[in-house]
Amino acid sequence: MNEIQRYRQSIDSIDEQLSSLLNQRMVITRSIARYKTEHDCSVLDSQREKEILKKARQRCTTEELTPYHESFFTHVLALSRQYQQSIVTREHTK
Ligand SMILES: O=C(O)C(=O)C[C@]1(C(=O)O)C=C[C@@H](O)C=C1
Repeated sequence: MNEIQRYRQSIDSIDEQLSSLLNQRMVITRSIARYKTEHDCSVLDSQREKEILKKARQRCTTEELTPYHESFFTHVLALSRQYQQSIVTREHTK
């Protein structure tokens, strides 16, 4: 195996972990969406999202990676909201 193949093997392994973690996160997101439907809460919680992004920035040890880290979690939150909205809409049309 040459150098780039080894790097790509590492990336494949990390992507596998990211997929598994995303699955786990979305399962929890689904539970929160159901809770929010039952309690008539809005999907967006800006305060909570600010906290999540602050924690993400603090966890980032390499300063040059901070904007990427922040962008990654901004995208995760947008997908989470999108998924929650689809669940809330589905629950309301039942
Ligand atoms: O904590 C919540 O209230 C959630 O709905 C979860 C979550 C998230 O994915 O972390 C999603 C949407 C909200 O705007 C804030 C956070």
